[in-house]
Amino acid sequence: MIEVKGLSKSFKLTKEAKKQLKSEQQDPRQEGDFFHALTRVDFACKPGQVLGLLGPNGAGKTTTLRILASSIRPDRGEILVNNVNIVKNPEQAKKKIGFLSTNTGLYQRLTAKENIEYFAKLHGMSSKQISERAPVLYEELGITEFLHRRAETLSTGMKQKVSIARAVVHQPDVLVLDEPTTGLDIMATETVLSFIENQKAKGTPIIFSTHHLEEVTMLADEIVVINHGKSCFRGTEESLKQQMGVSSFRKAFMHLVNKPKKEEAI
Ligand SMILES: Nc1ncnc2c1ncn2[C@@H]1O[C@H](COP(=O)(O)OP(=O)(O)OP(=O)(O)O)[C@@H](O)[C@H]1O
Repeated sequence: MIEVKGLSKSFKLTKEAKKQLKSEQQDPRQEGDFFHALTRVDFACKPGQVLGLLGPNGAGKTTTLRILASSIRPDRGEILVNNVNIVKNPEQAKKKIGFLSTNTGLYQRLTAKENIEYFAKLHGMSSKQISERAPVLYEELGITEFLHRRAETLSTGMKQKVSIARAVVHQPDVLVLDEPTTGLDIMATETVLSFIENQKAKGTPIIFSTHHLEEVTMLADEIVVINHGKSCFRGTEESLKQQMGVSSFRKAFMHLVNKPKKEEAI
């Protein structure tokens, strides 16, 4: 179980960023030298639940997920994983959260196997634990046939599989996936989606962000919509449609974020 309560995060803007923001349409989240990327984000995800994080560009999804992965610290708020506040305990966070982002790097000169083993060791796993765990992942993700190839020679889809293995090798309590299918073809997307389904079946809470509403329909038990740095909806797709008084998920989402002209943006 993961509970996120009252997260907020502001970034200090560089001179260049301030100049750029001035030239763009004014974002009310900018205040002097600061940009209030998150002002209040709350949600929870139970064991075996898949939570889809949705929001327009710049809403605050990646910032939220980076905080969950303890890549950055929030200014305020709590994140409880099975009642342990991981904001106060970032070392625990790394153990408890498996994080996959579009920037999840692999060491290009290492093979797929070496990469996975390297990250397993960083998580403090023993050789025995790695030799038991890693082959299960190779099988589950279809990595076996390119295990000994260097990361630099792998296709985008193959790299994504290795990145997933890297993110879950230490069997984290919670999975956090930032746009896990972005840039992948249909086959690689299918691997990621069925991996999410498998993890769900094992009872892992999973939080993923996406711009694809159909992925949310397919996978998510509940949705959290973030808009302008706030979680503005939590519930099922059906309840969002009901609340917005429309029968289409896309329209309901667009009504909620109030940007009907930019339907194609999500
Ligand atoms: N280090 C930073 N300094 C200043 N502003 C930042 C920083 N990181 C993020 N932001 C701003 O915070 C806002 C939220 O960014 P974030 O990346 O979380 O959005 P997102 O919902 O993931 O968007 P997208 O769907 O486009 O990936 C954006 O306006 C972004 O420009």
